[in-house]
Amino acid sequence: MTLEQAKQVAAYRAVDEFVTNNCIFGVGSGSTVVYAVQRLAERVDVENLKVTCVPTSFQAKQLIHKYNLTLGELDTHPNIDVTIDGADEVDSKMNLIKGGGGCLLQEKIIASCSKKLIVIADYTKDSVTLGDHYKKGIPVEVIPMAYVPIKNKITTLFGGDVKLRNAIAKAGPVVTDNGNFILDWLFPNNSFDWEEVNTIIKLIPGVVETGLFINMCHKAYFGQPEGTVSERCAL
Ligand SMILES: O=C[C@H](O)[C@H](O)[C@H](O)COP(=O)(O)O
Repeated sequence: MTLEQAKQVAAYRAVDEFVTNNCIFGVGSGSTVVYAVQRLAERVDVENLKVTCVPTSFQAKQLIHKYNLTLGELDTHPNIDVTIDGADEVDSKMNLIKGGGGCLLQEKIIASCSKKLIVIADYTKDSVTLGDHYKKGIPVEVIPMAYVPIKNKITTLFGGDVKLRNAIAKAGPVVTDNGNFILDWLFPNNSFDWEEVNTIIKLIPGVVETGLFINMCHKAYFGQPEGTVSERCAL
């Protein structure tokens, strides 16, 4: 089974277990979520479900349009029943690193408005501690004019290295859906109290949001190499 198939089985399982008629559904971002939207579209079609979809990114909005799903927004649907989203890493305490694809801010806002945040991922995202597998660091979305002082403050406070994320098909930095930059903090060890780290980084002026999702995830599904799906629930 390929990694893509592992993502797909996790996504299908989550949509089948958590999407119900008349629900308000938060649509996450990234490559795994594509399978969740495909499965949702199938179920809406076959079961005639009524589901309103609130996107977490421009990509998610495009997916909602592509599959002819009903688009909602926080102005009209501020209380979301369930959000299904991907993650770059999930630790044994259900802390997440998100934002590898640059979409963390709207994802965290939507997750904070959701009764349940469900993560879907392939088996490579399943870790004991953050940093075991994901080596690209913790994404931090920042106001562009402040990226240098924020970079310096994070390394002074916690060590490691901080890199401004560069775009691939564009010269210069990645610009998020919100017009901001992304810093990736390559933390020096994995013995941090992530809740404390998250709070301290968020208090640096110019930081908009971090990719640390602490105490937000209700359940995670990991597609396995042999085609099964393992689950982890929050305590
Ligand atoms: O910025 C991107 C999001 O946080 C994604 O949900 C995360 O990077 C996981 O993406 P993928 O499903 O492509 O591994």
